[in-house]
Amino acid sequence: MGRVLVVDDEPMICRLLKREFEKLGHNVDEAGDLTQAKELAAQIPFEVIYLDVQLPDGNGIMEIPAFLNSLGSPEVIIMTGFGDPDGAELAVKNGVWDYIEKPPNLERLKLALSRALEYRKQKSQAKQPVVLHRGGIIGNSPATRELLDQVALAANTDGSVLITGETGTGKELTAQAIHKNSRRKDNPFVVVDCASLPETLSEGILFGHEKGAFTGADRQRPGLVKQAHTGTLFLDEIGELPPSLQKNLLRVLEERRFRPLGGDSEVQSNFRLVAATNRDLDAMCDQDLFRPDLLYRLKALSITIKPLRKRRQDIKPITLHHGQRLCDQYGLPTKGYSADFFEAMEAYDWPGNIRELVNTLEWTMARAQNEPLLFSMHLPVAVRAQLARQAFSRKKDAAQAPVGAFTPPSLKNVDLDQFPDLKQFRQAVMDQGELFYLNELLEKTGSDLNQCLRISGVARSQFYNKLKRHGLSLKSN
Ligand SMILES: Nc1ncnc2c1ncn2[C@@H]1O[C@H](COP(=O)(O)OP(=O)(O)OP(=O)(O)O)[C@@H](O)[C@H]1O
Repeated sequence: MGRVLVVDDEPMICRLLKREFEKLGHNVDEAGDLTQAKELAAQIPFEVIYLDVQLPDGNGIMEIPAFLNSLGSPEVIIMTGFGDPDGAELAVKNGVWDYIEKPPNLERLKLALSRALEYRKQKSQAKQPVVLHRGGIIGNSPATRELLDQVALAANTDGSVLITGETGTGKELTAQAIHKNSRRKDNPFVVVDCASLPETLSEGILFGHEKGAFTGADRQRPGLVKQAHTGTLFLDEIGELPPSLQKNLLRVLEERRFRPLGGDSEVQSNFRLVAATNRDLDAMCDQDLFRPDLLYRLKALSITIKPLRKRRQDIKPITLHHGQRLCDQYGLPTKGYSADFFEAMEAYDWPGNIRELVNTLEWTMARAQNEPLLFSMHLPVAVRAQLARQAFSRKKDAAQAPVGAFTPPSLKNVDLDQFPDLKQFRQAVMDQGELFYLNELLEKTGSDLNQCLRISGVARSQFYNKLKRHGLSLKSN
């Protein structure tokens, strides 16, 4: 028995599918538009969602990622009245389970449902029954839970894995987690940073060399591929691997054997390959920069890690985890965090992802030194400036905000032992109030300096100092 949602603005279709699916013993809910559907999907763990494309409040295809990430991580089946191959391709690329044209053939719909449910059953059975060691992967967003499922799947097999994702999203951490959960966990995990392999020496570094194989080869070295024997070879930044090495690597992957430089015979290495990149290898293949046959070999299993801005609910737990780690490392007492600190952290886009977050936190801790509570004012100017810019562009679209919209930092969730003294708190409120005031003033005067000075009553140099402190600047008109 499955939990199904039918999203269609034609009540007749909803009723028909509900009746037919309920006859098969499933639990069925209906929604007439996207808003209602999203509300339901946030509360009920659906297993399958039938989604119409043209809905009164938007296009269903655009919302596929939101539904896939909803509570039950459901399979999505698209139904549309318009024969649209591009739409079908887009839907499939977005991860839908199936794509059905309207008017729907009832048998086809039922078949798609039973297959989707069967697939889910197998997927859940394939999950590791043992507890997965997260290996430092923090977060519980749907995207992170999905990532952990994929780590478990990869750890259960021995095929090559390709991990893609923007810089700092945790590709190496994920590779380590796969290794630590695999049957090779007690054997070596060998990291090769392909971007920093010196071109002339790279073959020797990877495949080893005999003594005297080239000038400076004063002794025999086994090479990193051999060192990974019985363990995992992690090729980071694989998109940077020079073409000659791509060819050699392909052969090694096919035969698990290679000849070290200057060697007479081939050596074997039974390694498991995990590779990572932030580049689009398919596009690189199109431009003849990467070998398609190697790419094909690499991605027996492919894992894509979402950027942090697409899984903002992970920001708080990751901050707490690394915050505590940094306090321990520097011998600082545990820090508290004001609500406005987390608001700022969660609003920022983190282009450098978790690595940037960790570095920012380290900088912030250093700045706050012995202050027990972190406020957004402690964050680096670059982060606050970006937030101010975001606030500007948001305000452009929004109606004029009344002055009363300014809310001071909240102490609601701060425990008594972390409570700031009045001086600290007053300072944080004043800093925030000043930032709010300056933002509004710049916006309303269109960055007219004379007007700003006249209205604020602040001297020119002092005004510039304040802008600098808050990471603001006069917009050139
Ligand atoms: N989910 C997570 N939870 C906690 N810390 C994380 C998480 N993901 C990444 N990190 C931390 O972020 C930093 C960067 O992670 P990592 O080096 O694995 O990223 P990467 O994607 O391999 O980066 P690059 O593309 O630059 O090589 C590390 O300090 C890592 O511990």
